[in-house]
Amino acid sequence: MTCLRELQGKMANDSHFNHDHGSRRRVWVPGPVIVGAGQSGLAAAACLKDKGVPSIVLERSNCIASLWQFKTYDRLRLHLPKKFCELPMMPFPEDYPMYPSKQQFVEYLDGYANRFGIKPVFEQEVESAEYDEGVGLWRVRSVGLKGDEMEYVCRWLVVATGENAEAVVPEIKGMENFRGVVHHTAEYKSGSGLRSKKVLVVGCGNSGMEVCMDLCNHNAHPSLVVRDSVHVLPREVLGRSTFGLSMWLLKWLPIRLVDCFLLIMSWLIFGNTASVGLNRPKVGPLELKGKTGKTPVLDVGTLAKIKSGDIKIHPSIQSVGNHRVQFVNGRVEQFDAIIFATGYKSNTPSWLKEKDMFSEKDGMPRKPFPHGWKGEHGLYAVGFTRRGLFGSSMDAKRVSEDIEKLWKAEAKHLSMTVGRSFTLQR
Ligand SMILES: Cc1cc2nc3c(=O)[nH]c(=O)nc-3n(C[C@H](O)[C@H](O)[C@H](O)COP(=O)(O)OP(=O)(O)OC[C@H]3O[C@@H](n4cnc5c(N)ncnc54)[C@H](O)[C@@H]3O)c2cc1C
Ligand SMILES: NC(=O)C1=CN([C@@H]2O[C@H](COP(=O)(O)OP(=O)(O)OC[C@H]3O[C@@H](n4cnc5c(N)ncnc54)[C@H](OP(=O)(O)O)[C@@H]3O)[C@@H](O)[C@H]2O)C=CC1
Ligand SMILES: O=C(O)C(=O)Cc1c[nH]c2ccccc12
Repeated sequence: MTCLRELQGKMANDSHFNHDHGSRRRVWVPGPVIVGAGQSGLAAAACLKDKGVPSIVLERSNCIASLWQFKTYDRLRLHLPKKFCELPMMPFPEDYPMYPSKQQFVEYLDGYANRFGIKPVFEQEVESAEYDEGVGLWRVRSVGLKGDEMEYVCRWLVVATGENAEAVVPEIKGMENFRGVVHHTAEYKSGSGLRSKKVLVVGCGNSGMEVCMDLCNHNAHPSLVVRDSVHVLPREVLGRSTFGLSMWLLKWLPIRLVDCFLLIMSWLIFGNTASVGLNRPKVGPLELKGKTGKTPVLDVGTLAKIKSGDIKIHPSIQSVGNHRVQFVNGRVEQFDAIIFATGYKSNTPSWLKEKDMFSEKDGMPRKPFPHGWKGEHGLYAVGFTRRGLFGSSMDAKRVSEDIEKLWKAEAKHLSMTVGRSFTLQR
């Protein structure tokens, strides 16, 4: 505490403190520094502001919600009903549909940032954040587009860079020889440029399934690589959203029973998905989501296209050549394009110099949900729960409540110290 106040005073008065040894500008931030202006960063900043705690949001891109604005395909909609995706303190507009489109979702987030007066510092990529034991503060270093370097010094650091910060592309034998188009779903917008082309989509999560559907709608010929097993669920059951119904049932029933219910419903609606090459995991969909974070596919029509043969299913890729792909079952086929729908990963290992709270292996908090939001020395995480937007909102509330207490205690301490010195001076 003494160190902090000494440093604050020194920084305010000493021009040396506004630069480090190089040309990096140094700024003292009285409240938390939040890294990332996706929905997690915005929710954290809004909750803090609501509690009277000012914060600063650093974002590498030039806008809020860059994942949704730049790295998603045109046909994307929220796949959970809007009430499960709202950020704290601001519901979606009533005239929005149950599953808002990407544009509507981005507009909602823009409105959210405006409503809470959140103005992130854009084009600031955080390249390192390290706790300085000596002064008891975090040093957050960023670099701007023009190479301008900054150091933000703060007591609290909120990591909100997300589970989807970097695209994952697997290494495949011979991939460098492929002469067709290659994309990750983060770059895919629509199938309009792939009309009548043979396209191999690798990965059968929600992205892979939806991209296949989109390709069908644009008269391309998609094939899908399913390397293991997958739970495909109908998006709606008995006229209600499957997710909403599951959450409701979970109030009374254990997860395994709810999973049984979901599997029976899926069987009644789809029949046996294994007969078209989509084997189900041994563990039920909600239990698997809770244990591993693997999201079940919420079907938006892809399964019917698989059944009709418009989308072919293949096992893992063995090797790739010129235009040719060999699968592990020995089959060989020609393709014009390959789209990797192989998911995303966190990027914290590349910039967060910390080993206790975040795993260096996958960049996720080590503690299981719901304990992963808080670390040591004022370090927090928002949006690493593998529970979508609902998880981000939960984290943002917890983190802001925790920081509010420390902020108020600090303010009280400061006012007492100032009060005492005022009395002494008189
Ligand atoms: C295609 C897709 C669809 C989804 N649909 C749903 C859904 O319907 N319902 C649901 O609940 N969940 C959904 N999810 C999951 C949910 O959207 C994500 O969990 C959500 O985007 C997470 O928000 P976030 O703010 O944590 O991360 P992001 O939205 O990824 O935001 C993180 C921000 O941090 C920035 N950043 C990263 N590294 C740095 C750095 N070093 N320095 C500065 N800034 C940095 C990024 O540019 C980004 O803007 C979806 C995810 C994807 C990929
Ligand atoms: N709102 C919406 O409609 C949408 C939501 N989303 C959400 O976005 C997040 C990311 O989804 P998504 O992009 O689908 O990523 P996921 O991580 O959910 O899925 C990746 C898929 O790729 C497979 N895979 C990984 N590596 C290989 C490989 N080498 N060979 C073959 N297959 C491979 C995985 O298989 P395995 O399981 O065996 O590891 C898995 O099926 C999820 O939370 C999802 O729910 C995504 C799209 C639409
Ligand atoms: O879209 C996602 O990735 C989500 O994590 C949302 C989500 C949280 N729990 C679920 C259970 C079933 C389907 C989606 C989700």
